[in-house]
Amino acid sequence: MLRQINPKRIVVKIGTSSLVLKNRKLNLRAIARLAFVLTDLCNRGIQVVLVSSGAMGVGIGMLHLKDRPSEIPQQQAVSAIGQSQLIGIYTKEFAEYQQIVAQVLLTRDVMLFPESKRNVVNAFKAMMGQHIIPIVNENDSVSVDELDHQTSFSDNDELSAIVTEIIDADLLIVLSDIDGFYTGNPYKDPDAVLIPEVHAIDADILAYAGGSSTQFGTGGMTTKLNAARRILEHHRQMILANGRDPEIIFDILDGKEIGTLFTTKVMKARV
Ligand SMILES: Nc1ncnc2c1ncn2[C@@H]1O[C@H](COP(=O)(O)OP(=O)(O)O)[C@@H](O)[C@H]1O
Ligand SMILES: N[C@@H](CCC(=O)OP(=O)(O)O)C(=O)O
Repeated sequence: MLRQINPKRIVVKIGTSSLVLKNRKLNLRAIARLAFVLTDLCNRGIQVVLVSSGAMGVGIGMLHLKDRPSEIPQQQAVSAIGQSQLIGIYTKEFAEYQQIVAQVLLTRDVMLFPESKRNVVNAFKAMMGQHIIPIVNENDSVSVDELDHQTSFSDNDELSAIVTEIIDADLLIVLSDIDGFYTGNPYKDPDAVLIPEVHAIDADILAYAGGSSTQFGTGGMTTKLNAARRILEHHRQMILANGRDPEIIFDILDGKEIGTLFTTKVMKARV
């Protein structure tokens, strides 16, 4: 059975676990494939926004650090270093296909002030209208929560759901290091089975979600479910799938039953 997925505008979120190898080097193959796939979608008239994590992971690799630094200013510095490296590689890979990309770094306070939010939305529209692919990340080097000023998103899963909402996209594709949402963390529970479709984020679903098993992933499934809840509240769709080979996006858009689909709609089969 094929899913009915016909989006005009999509957000693709890729996590650190799909961009940085276990040895802390860049997963260049994933970035190159992503550039190819997203450019092809753009060429076919689908508007695309990429939300990419990885600044911290790439920065850690570049500086040959063992781990994420514990001090906030150091984390901010590492992230700033990694982000510029990451966007440089994206720019080069997309240029292979004459695809222009643009860097958008956001903080939560921008979303809280209606005028700032309007300006961001206008910027996204201007870019997408010119077939430019915005590459979004949190502005890690400035977003630190203070007592009366909340500037950080909980993570990029939440950020990608917010971007989906404000640019009025139909579909959010979350690429991670796992095939979808399971009845438990498959790295810890060998009996966990994949759930192909979720219609509501209820207590049973929440109970299945665990944290990240990788060194640089931040939220694990809990933050992905928070993102899914936001997506369902606004009657949009989210698919969680494995980002090992970003060409999986073609299969997703062809309606193949891949990963976990979060939707309030009851899917009808396409013949
Ligand atoms: N119920 C579950 N289903 C699938 N994965 C789960 C589940 N609970 C916890 N996880 C963990 O969540 C991880 C993905 O989240 P994370 O490491 O934050 O990835 P990313 O960097 O892509 O955001 C998986 O690798 C897995 O270890
Ligand atoms: N802004 C951070 C992303 C944090 C985050 O949410 O990471 P992930 O769980 O890998 O999507 C970075 O670029 O390192």
